[in-house]
Amino acid sequence: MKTSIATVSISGDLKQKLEAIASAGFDGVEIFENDFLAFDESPRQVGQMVRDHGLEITLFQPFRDFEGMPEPLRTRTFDRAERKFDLMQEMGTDLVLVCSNVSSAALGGVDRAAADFFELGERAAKRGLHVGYEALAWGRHIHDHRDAWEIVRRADHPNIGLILDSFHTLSRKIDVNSIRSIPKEKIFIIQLADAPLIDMDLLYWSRHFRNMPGEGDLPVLDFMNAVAATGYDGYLSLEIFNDQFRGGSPAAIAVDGRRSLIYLGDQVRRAGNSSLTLPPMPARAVADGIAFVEFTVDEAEAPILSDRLRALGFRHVGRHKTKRVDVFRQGDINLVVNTDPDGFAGASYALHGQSAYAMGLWVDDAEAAIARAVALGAEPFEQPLNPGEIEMPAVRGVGGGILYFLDRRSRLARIWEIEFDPVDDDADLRPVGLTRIDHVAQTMKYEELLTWLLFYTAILEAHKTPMVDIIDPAGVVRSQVVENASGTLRITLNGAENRNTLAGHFIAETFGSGIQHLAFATDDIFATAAALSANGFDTLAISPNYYDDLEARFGLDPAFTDRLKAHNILYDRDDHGEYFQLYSPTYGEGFFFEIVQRSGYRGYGAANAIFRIAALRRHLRPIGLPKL
Ligand SMILES: O=C(O)c1ccc(O)c(O)c1
Ligand SMILES: [Mg+2]
Repeated sequence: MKTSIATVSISGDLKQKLEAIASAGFDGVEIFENDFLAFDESPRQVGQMVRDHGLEITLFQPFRDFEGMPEPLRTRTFDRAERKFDLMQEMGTDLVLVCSNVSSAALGGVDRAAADFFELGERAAKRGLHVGYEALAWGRHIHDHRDAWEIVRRADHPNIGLILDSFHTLSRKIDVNSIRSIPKEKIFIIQLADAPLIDMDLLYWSRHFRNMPGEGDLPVLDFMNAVAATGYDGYLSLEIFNDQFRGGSPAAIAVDGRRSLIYLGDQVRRAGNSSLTLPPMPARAVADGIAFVEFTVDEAEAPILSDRLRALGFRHVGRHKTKRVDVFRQGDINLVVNTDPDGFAGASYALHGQSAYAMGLWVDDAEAAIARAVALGAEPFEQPLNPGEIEMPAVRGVGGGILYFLDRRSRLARIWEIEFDPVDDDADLRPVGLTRIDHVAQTMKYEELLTWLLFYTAILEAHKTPMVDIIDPAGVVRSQVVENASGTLRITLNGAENRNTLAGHFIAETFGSGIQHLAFATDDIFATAAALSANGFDTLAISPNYYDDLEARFGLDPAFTDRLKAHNILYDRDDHGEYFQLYSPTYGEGFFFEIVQRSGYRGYGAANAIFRIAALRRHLRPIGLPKL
């Protein structure tokens, strides 16, 4: 499987784009005409620059408003084509993309268009060039790949072929099975893009909101399976018009792009289409819960954090044999407190201050999980081991933090016994009924949200939920969840658009993205609330006005509402069940804990977010946050 990406997909000048594309591992690049026109070097020099990066020019594009023109426009259009052929030969590419005509001057007619393409084919053949025809979803006469194919078929010229672009086909909901019967040698290249489902004008949607396969909501895999059924084994080329990507980091966008193609290729292969050749990699890892979350903290702050964990009912149960690392436990939850000034934890502390900088995931096979992650371009993480320590496979995750993989089939299952000495200094501490981690919430800049959605869903057997807008008094935070079918994996990703929101403040003041809150599950939130109160743990105070509205909204029994109110418990309900939420205040720059009880409920209490965010904000240091 050969991968390519259009220069329009990423930010920077042509040189920066090529560097990013080459270092992400692409084989080829589509030269978008505007990127060339805005660049000062000659076609020959540009071609050399591409080849010096070890890349091939997969095509030059777009050539617009070609077919079906009346004279004298027709002659001018052919002259224009000859000029572009000159340029292509100097640059060193043999394929040009002609997109369907959008001009009001264009005349319709399949045979007229076919005749134009035949003539263009004759001219291209003289120079050893090829022309691929693409139906734009908003083309004047041709806006369906089936019609474009009919024109190519009737042109019946070896130098004229079809270009399929998943966006144009899928945005119009055209049946992808119509692709299966197209002869593969007539498909000159495949362009791929996904997009979020938004009801808007096709052209505007295409030019501003495309994203990488797997990042949006279009059935790109169905499209690719149909393409693969033809036996097509040429380039898969990304063509992503996206406002955010245009302003993003060229390197990061290129890495995401390549990851999206490898993941897509892997899915196509697993669907039984063997025409795509790509290196083997294990299947997506089956996650089975969060094994631990690790905090980095300095010696002075450690007792404060430890006391807070004890008030939440966590017992100190282990001390690392060789490092200044302690483990606190309740139910299946393991919280690790690392005060070691050396190593990555110490470096992380120096950069971000106290933070939950690492987490461990239970998976079916940790070695396979890391192999897959690395095959998908994740950055492996290793640090020197002390004698007796187990090597735990890991990659760099959100905000440069660490994502460890553990499984129950290897020695990793006994990590606590092998690396830790048991301690029993909290024998009389009362647990509060926390059983497991319900979800881990990671906060990042909005621009990074798609990166991490793709990262998790490509590596782990999980899906993403639709985007929800969380209203903060100071702006919007967009939230999407990565979760598995069994509910043992739930990671909420929150993308902050500005630094005035609670999420934005957290990123700005801790110098980066990371885990902002941990939600623990309980089977009885009222009992947990009572136990917390007995432990002297202060929960986040919720406005009394919230409860009046809640009672009216759900028709709740006033006695029940009073119980919720007495314990600052938030409530929600969906078609599947009920949800209860309880919060800690924020600590430091906005980290907090949540406790939830869910009975079948599938969401995360989005309806309550505005109220608890308003309450959480009151606990922040005022610095950096505008007074509202
Ligand atoms: O938006 C456009 O005009 C445009 C141009 C060329 C393409 O390949 C495409 O998919 C869209
Ligand atoms: Mg296209």
